[in-house]
Amino acid sequence: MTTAETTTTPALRTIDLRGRQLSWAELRAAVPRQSTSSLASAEQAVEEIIAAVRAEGAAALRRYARRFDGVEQQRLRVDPAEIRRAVDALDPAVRRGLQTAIQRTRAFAAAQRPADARLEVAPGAVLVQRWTPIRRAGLYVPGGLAVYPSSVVMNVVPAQAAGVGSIVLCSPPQREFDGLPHPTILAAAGLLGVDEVWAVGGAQSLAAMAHGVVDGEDVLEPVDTVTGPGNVYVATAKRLLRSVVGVDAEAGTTEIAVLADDTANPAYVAADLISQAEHDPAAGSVLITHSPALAERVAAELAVQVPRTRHRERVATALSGPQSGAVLTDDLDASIAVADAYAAEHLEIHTAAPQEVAARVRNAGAIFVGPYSPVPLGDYAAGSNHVLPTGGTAVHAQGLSTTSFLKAVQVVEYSREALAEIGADIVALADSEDLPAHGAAITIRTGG
Ligand SMILES: NC(=O)c1ccc[n+]([C@@H]2O[C@H](COP(=O)([O-])OP(=O)(O)OC[C@H]3O[C@@H](n4cnc5c(N)ncnc54)[C@H](O)[C@@H]3O)[C@@H](O)[C@H]2O)c1
Ligand SMILES: N[C@H](CO)Cc1c[nH]c[nH+]1
Ligand SMILES: [Zn+2]
Repeated sequence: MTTAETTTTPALRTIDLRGRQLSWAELRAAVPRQSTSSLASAEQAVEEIIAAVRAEGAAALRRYARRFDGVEQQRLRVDPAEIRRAVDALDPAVRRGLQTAIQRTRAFAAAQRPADARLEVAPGAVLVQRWTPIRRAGLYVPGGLAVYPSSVVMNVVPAQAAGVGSIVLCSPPQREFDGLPHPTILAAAGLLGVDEVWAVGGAQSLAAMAHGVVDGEDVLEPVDTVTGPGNVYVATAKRLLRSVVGVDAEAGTTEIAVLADDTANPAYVAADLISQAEHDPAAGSVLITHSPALAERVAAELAVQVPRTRHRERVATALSGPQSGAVLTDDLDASIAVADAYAAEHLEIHTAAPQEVAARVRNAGAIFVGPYSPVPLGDYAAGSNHVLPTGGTAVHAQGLSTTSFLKAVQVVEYSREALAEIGADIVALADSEDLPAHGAAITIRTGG
């Protein structure tokens, strides 16, 4: 066997849960995950980066661009003329693809806008929940191992659908493009009418957007929320900046879980596992099945398909890491329980009656139902959003949507009569908390 064959022969390790009755906590611990030591070392690095950006501002951004992106930067903010140039130079097929993605994502984003709620809870007692857009949003678009114009669409479209008035976009400077973000990223921003783009990447860009930065005449005003996907450094920065700025979800290193039975097409399953593994050597690809025969057929397909794929070394690393594996279960119910515990960023369902299975799943960033809904469809142009929670956070978090850029304000208006009608109840509750001044603020209006 040659070295090349060794490095690209994938080995999905088997996690055999058959015959084991595991509690929820045990299941959460048994599913494949990123190693905790790699997450801890990223956290340490990101803490230092955030502190440096706060202390040194633009000088720290330039230093990190030199260190991580190999770029010596002049201006950090992209001249709007560069954005217009990128739109003009856009390849027609890519332009068409972006326009399709924008159109479908925009249609679904508009459908996601929630209605205000109004209730007269008693005569003269009016409650309103009013949705308002966030003032200014900072959007991250990755550009390291790969570049992500599609993430421009996924960030900007829901922000615009929510009515966000001020948008700034950050993406890593690219050495081969004179320290600008990738031209297709600039073009996607231009197609969407975004003109504030900064060539800043990684954790440092999140810190810059959260705290603000002055670079000569250019000022990056602080934002009220940051959103967007990225690698472990980006996701860690979002977690650490949560007390300073709003964040969507930890949309970190990509994961896919495929829940399959013996009706699944193993070639499709293998292709989909590989498709997400090509993002990052730390990406997670997980097969969940109660069919050992299917697991074997998928392994055989991986052995054929991985050596043929362009990023085979990255893929093979991802597939053989602790974050990937084939989980064997006793039956379909157990597979669904594993999928819920894993809480995948993307969950594909390849079973008989996949809609019924999908309806029973509680935890996933997005669910892809049946053999003709592979994850790459959602990555680009299904109309759904590809910025999705990772690392098991889908038990409480959700993908980016229009509501990520909205917040609800509750508005209360009672008449004098409505206040008097409920006054004694409030005074009793205030007294029970030994906060009599609260009660007094009622009785000064209503007497009694
Ligand atoms: N969950 C989601 O919604 C989603 C969507 C798309 C992509 N992704 C993920 O986004 C990631 C994109 O990663 P990428 O690397 O291509 O681009 P990226 O823009 O996320 O990361 C590149 C940046 O990482 C920083 N960096 C690199 N090495 C570093 C180090 N040692 N210490 C500190 N910072 C460092 C640099 O600033 C660099 O500019 C992938 O992991 C992919 O799986 C996730
Ligand atoms: N699969 C990624 C989300 O984890 C999104 C993406 C963009 N481009 C290709 N894929
Ligand atoms: Zn993808």
